[in-house]
Amino acid sequence: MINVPRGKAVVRVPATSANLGPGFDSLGLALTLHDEVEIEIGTTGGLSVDVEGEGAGQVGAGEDHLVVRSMRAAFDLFGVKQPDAVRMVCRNRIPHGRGLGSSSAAICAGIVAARALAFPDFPGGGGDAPSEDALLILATEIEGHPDNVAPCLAGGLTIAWTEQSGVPRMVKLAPHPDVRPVALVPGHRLSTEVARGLLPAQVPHADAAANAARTALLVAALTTRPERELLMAATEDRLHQGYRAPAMPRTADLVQRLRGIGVPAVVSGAGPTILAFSTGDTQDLIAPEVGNDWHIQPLDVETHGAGVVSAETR
Ligand SMILES: Nc1ncnc2c1ncn2[C@@H]1O[C@H](COP(=O)(O)OP(=O)(O)OP(=O)(O)O)[C@@H](O)[C@H]1O
Ligand SMILES: N[C@@H](CCO)C(=O)O
Repeated sequence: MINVPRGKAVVRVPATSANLGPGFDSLGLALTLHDEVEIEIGTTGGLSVDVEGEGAGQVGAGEDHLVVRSMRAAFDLFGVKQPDAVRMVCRNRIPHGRGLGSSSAAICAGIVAARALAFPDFPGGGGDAPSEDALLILATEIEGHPDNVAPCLAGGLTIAWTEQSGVPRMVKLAPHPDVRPVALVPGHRLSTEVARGLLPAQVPHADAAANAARTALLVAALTTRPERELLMAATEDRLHQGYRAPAMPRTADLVQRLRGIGVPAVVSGAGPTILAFSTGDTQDLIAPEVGNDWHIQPLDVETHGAGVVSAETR
């Protein structure tokens, strides 16, 4: 086993919105809201984790911290020895448990930083450095499903799926420049685990068929024809939002009201944040309908995925 050289890596990872309405566990969009993680490998001092911003004082600062667990899982996968001394600083801006992919961002940050530290010559040299496919497989294994980790790693709009063998795959598409996501973020949280617990084991065939059509239409609308009328039809869902509504009644109510005035709005990920697609003519409709209890955050699509801001070895 080789040692991870002494050094430091800083990585930046985007927030993501999964599902986008009908594309349950498959569609995802990277957003221009980021966490930054700095990891320094030393020789003595054990593990230290500082969390600034979102999650400070709430997430643990030990081996159970999600970035730490993901970094260590990556070192194991890469066949490198776990370093004795790790100093980590997490500068978080993605809110936790809101449906904006904070857990995927943490996982991807740990994995991408581990690759930068273990293979300092990557991507120029890097020899045996793990591929993007390998990172997707590991990140999905930790997260449980690929729809947030895919856009977090790749940026843009992604379609993720799982092969019969269980291996996750993805393709990245470029959304049309007129696609303008607006996140409506409430103050309260809902864990993905709780929201997934509300889903039935089986759904009516007619609902599955309706979602298949909407998902295909949504890919077309987001990439080539981001027109309000198409986006409205394309963001209808029957597979998860209704089942989860009892756990997020205010989200369900606001999605319905926004859709009622012609704003294509969906539950972001497992909620309770709402993602609205603002077209030129809907922009002014959103704020008056939403009121003061929600943080209205206009964002852009992030075209770059998780990336290394700086890396140095000593
Ligand atoms: N930056 C982070 N550092 C450490 N732990 C984190 C971080 N981000 C998220 N987590 C852990 O993940 C939990 C939130 O994950 P969860 O899957 O419930 O929601 P989410 O990822 O924010 O939303 P969604 O998956 O619906 O998009 C947090 O409560 C925390 O335990
Ligand atoms: N597809 C996932 C996204 C949240 O992690 C869900 O809706 O449960």
